Amino acid sequence: MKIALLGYGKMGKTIERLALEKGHSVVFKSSIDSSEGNFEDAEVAIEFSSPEAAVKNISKALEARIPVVSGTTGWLEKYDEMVKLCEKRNGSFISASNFSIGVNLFFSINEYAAKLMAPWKEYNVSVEEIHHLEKKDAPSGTAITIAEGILKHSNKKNWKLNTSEENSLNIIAKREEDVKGTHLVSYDSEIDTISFVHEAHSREGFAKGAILAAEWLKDKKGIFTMKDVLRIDEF
Ligand SMILES: NC(=O)C1=CN([C@@H]2O[C@H](COP(=O)(O)OP(=O)(O)OC[C@H]3O[C@@H](n4cnc5c(N)ncnc54)[C@H](OP(=O)(O)O)[C@@H]3O)[C@@H](O)[C@H]2O)C=CC1
Ligand SMILES: O=C(O)C1=N[C@H](C(=O)O)C[C@H](O)C1
Repeated sequence: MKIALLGYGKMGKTIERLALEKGHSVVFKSSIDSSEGNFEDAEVAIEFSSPEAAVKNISKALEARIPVVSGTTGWLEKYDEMVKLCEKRNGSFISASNFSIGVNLFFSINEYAAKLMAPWKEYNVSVEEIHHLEKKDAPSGTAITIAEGILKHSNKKNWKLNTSEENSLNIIAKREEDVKGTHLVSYDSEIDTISFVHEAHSREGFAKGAILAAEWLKDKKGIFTMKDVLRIDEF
């Protein structure tokens, strides 16, 4: 598979290493001010850049009719715009807040737990995420997906960052040196706490999942999610 890497930072470089090990080739890569290779040669684009660059990068791939896998977080207010463009160009598009298999299983565990806990009003649910100091967005895209999963089954109205409002689901975002990505869901009562956590040990899980998504998407048309790739049923 011939890959274009749109964004060649921590994730772009990890994806390149693992993709080459799998026998794929990288025909194009771009950063803020530089690019190398020939974009038109790519069979699929994998986009991990920044909230400011994501829409431009995804549009560039869709306009060129190159299937695009996007992992960038913090730009999702423009998601519907990208879906429309994908439909207009009869293209192929997957965006996910987290491509790791473990986190996608965690999303389902989280929804199951939310449904189970819904009648037990003595428990207050909260979400905590911890990431490295360079992360630009807060809360993390993964924490937002987790919160949306909880809100499907809860009587809380919305999620908010660092809130004590009873009607809002509190997301706590912490930044610490070199943390790859930790997400914790807690149900607290006066009597006890139930919590479950996903901790990424490296960026390899995100990168492997993005390559898997690219292999899966390459010859398909439409807009998909990681649940389609991993064949995980919706709750
Ligand atoms: N969905 C998932 O599974 C995961 C998502 N992410 C998300 O992916 C994104 C990238 O993460 P990461 O690789 O760690 O970040 P880095 O900061 O290490 O890399 C970002 C890359 O994007 C480039 N870039 C930044 N701004 C622009 C711009 N305006 N135009 C063109 N290129 C730009 C940077 O260029 P330069 O090198 O010149 O600075 C760099 O190459 C983040 O949004 C993060 O939250 C991260 C891990 C997993
Ligand atoms: O910026 C990161 O590093 C990560 N970002 C994603 C997010 O915002 O959820 C996924 C992962 O947690 C790493």
